[in-house]
Amino acid sequence: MGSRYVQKANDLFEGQTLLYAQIFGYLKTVCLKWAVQLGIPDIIKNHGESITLPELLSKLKVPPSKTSCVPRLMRFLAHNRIFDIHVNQKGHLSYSLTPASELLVSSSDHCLSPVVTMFTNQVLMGVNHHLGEWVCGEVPTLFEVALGTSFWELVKDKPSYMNLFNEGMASDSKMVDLALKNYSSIFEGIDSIVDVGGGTGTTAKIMSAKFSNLKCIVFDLPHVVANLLGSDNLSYVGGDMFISIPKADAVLLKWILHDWTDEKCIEILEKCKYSVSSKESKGKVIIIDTVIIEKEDDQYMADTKLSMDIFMLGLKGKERTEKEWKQLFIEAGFKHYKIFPIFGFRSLIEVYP
Ligand SMILES: C[S@@+](CC[C@H](N)C(=O)[O-])C[C@H]1O[C@@H](n2cnc3c(N)ncnc32)[C@H](O)[C@@H]1O
Ligand SMILES: O=c1cc(-c2ccc(O)c(O)c2)oc2c(O)c(O)ccc12
Repeated sequence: MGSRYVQKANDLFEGQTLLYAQIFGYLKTVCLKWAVQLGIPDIIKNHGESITLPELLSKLKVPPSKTSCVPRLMRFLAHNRIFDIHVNQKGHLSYSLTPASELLVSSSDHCLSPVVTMFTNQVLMGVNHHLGEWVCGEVPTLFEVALGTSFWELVKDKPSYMNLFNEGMASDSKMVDLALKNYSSIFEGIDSIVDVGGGTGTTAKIMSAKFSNLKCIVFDLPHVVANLLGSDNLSYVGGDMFISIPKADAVLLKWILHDWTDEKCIEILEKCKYSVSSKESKGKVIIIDTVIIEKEDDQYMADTKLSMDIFMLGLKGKERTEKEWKQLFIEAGFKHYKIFPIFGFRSLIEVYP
């Protein structure tokens, strides 16, 4: 009886700790934002391998009354694998970059700081406080409940949000080159490709530079591609993917379908199928998006994918399992598909008519 009581109490205290970890989960987000705002990744990179606490403090514009925050911030971020922390024999601290913070160095070829800035924007983050109110009401999207406008209208009407979003997306797309280097076979037999929802053209620039014989078209909403200049094998076309998509041998959809409901995705995929139809069975749609694999994803991978799934509720979008993807492809009239898990938490899916 006594030991059962102790066990129950221990379980409840364990539950309490878990709840507090969840309650304070957002501090991982804001401390990451804080480190980027302070420019800590750049300071460490410019300094060399690792930086001592006094050296870091000498570079930061933190008044003496607040310098004690810095080792606490660094301890928390090191705990979360954003930095490495070293203690020498005298007990002095120094810090170095991890693969995650290498991606926050502004001179890096794959700097993701604009992604951090975009997703940690105070107004955009605040939208998620309205989930409870949204789900019980009739207003279709969380964005409309929170801000009185849809996500796409907000981006269209407010240049500061458009820049924040396009820069975030562009920096995310730079990592495409890491995967394309090893998978050029994807482009064999393809003379032209249209990047639907291709934003300001970061992915298309990578493809057009790597394959000089490949004609690349960036297709996005008119206000996104207005005033952008192409090159020999790269052009910009403005339009609406729900109306018509330029013809090409292949269509690329990177981070597009997770923005939309199943019904809207089927409409987009049908338009894509028509776009690649002149190439008959050789035409294909290349999707770069998340595939949830419940049995295989480890805790970390599942955390990222399932968090994005909740996040996409803001637009009525979603992340999908393989079964859900397959259903979309069948309903849009495609016959085969092949998944290549080559983009970290996202995969490349080839879909054939
Ligand atoms: C999440 S972003 C992805 C951008 C880019 N593919 C990438 O991965 O970096 C979605 C893109 O879809 C575009 N978009 C939204 N609605 C669209 C429509 N109806 N027709 C064409 N593009 C659209 C947006 O302007 C935006 O650039
Ligand atoms: O800043 C945001 C950006 C996005 C967003 C839109 C399209 C994408 O393809 C994507 O990957 C992310 O969605 C949000 C959201 O859903 C929220 O609830 C709150 C903020 C945002």
